[in-house]
Amino acid sequence: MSERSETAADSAPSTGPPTVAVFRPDDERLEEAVSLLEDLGANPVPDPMLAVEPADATPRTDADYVVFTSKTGAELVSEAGWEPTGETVCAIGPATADALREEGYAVDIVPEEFTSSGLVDTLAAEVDGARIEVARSDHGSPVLLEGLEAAGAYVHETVLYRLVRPDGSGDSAELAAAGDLDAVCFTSSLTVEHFLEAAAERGVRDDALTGLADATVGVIGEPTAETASSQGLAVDVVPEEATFEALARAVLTG
Ligand SMILES: O=C(O)CCc1c[nH]c(Cc2[nH]c(Cc3[nH]c(Cc4[nH]c(CO)c(CC(=O)O)c4CCC(=O)O)c(CC(=O)O)c3CCC(=O)O)c(CC(=O)O)c2CCC(=O)O)c1CC(=O)O
Repeated sequence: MSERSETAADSAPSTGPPTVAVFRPDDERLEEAVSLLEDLGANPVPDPMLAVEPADATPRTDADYVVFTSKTGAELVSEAGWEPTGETVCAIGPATADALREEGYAVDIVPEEFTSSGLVDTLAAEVDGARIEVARSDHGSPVLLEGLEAAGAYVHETVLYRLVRPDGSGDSAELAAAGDLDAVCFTSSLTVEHFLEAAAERGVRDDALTGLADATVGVIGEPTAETASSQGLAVDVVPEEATFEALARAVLTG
C-alpha cells in the first residue's frame, strides 16, 4: 500500500466504529462492499455514485484481441449473447477476469498492474498490426486507446454502457461536510467527480472538501488518485493492487 498519511483508525472518534462511505454501483458490488466493511469493524455508509445504463451494443467480431475493463462489461456481453471467435480475451484486473469466467468466457491476459497503463504495458510488445476491440463504458480512459495505438495496433472502441450519477445520491457529502465521516473509498475517477457534483448540488462542496481533509481518503488506484488530487482532495491511501478488498483493508487497518 502507498499510505500517504493516516488510516480510518487514526481519524475515527475515540468511541464507535469508523464511519466509511462507499460509492460502488447499487448491485452486488455494493452489497459485498458493505458486508466486507462490517466484517472489518466499520460502519459503512453506502451512497452509490454510479448507475449503469446499457447501450445495447456488442463487441465487433473481426478483432484479434478483445479488452474488457469491468464486471459490468462482462455481464452485458454475456446477456447480449456474445460469442468469441478465437480472439485473445484480455481483462484489466482479477475482478473483471472473474466476471468473464463466471459468464463462461476463457480469459487469456490479465496485466500485473490492474490499470489501463498496466494493460498497455502488457500488450505493447505483441500488438503491432493487430486489431483490438475495447469494450467498455462511455467514460473509459484515453490512456488505453492511445497506448495501444502507439504500440501499432488498430483500435476500435465499443461503448457497452453509460455511467450516470444516480438520482438522490450525495447523503455522504452532507456527512462529510458535517465532519461525520472517518473515511471514504473512491473506486473510480467518476465516483470522485459525482461525489463532488452531488456535494455542489447540495451546496456543501467546500465544506465536504474541508471535512474530508480530516478523514481518511482512500482511492482504488493511481488514476483515481490523480483525479481526486486534481479536484482538491488530499489522498491518504492507495492500495498496492486495485481491488475493493485491498482498498477497504488499507483504509481501515493501514
Ligand atoms: O472513472 C470512471 O468511473 C470511468 C472509467 C472507469 C473506471 N473504472 C471503470 C470500471 C470499474 N472498475 C471499478 C473498480 C475496479 N477498477 C479496477 C481497475 C481499473 N479499471 C479502470 C478503468 O477501466 C481503471 C482506470 C484506468 O486505469 O483507466 C482502473 C485502475 C484503478 C483506478 O484508479 O481507477 C478494478 C480491477 C478489476 O477490474 O479487476 C476494479 C474492480 C475492483 C473489485 O471488484 O475488487 C468500478 C467501480 C466499482 O467496482 O465499484 C468501475 C465502474 C463501474 C463499472 O463500469 O462497472 C470504468 C469504466 C470503464 O472502464 O469503461
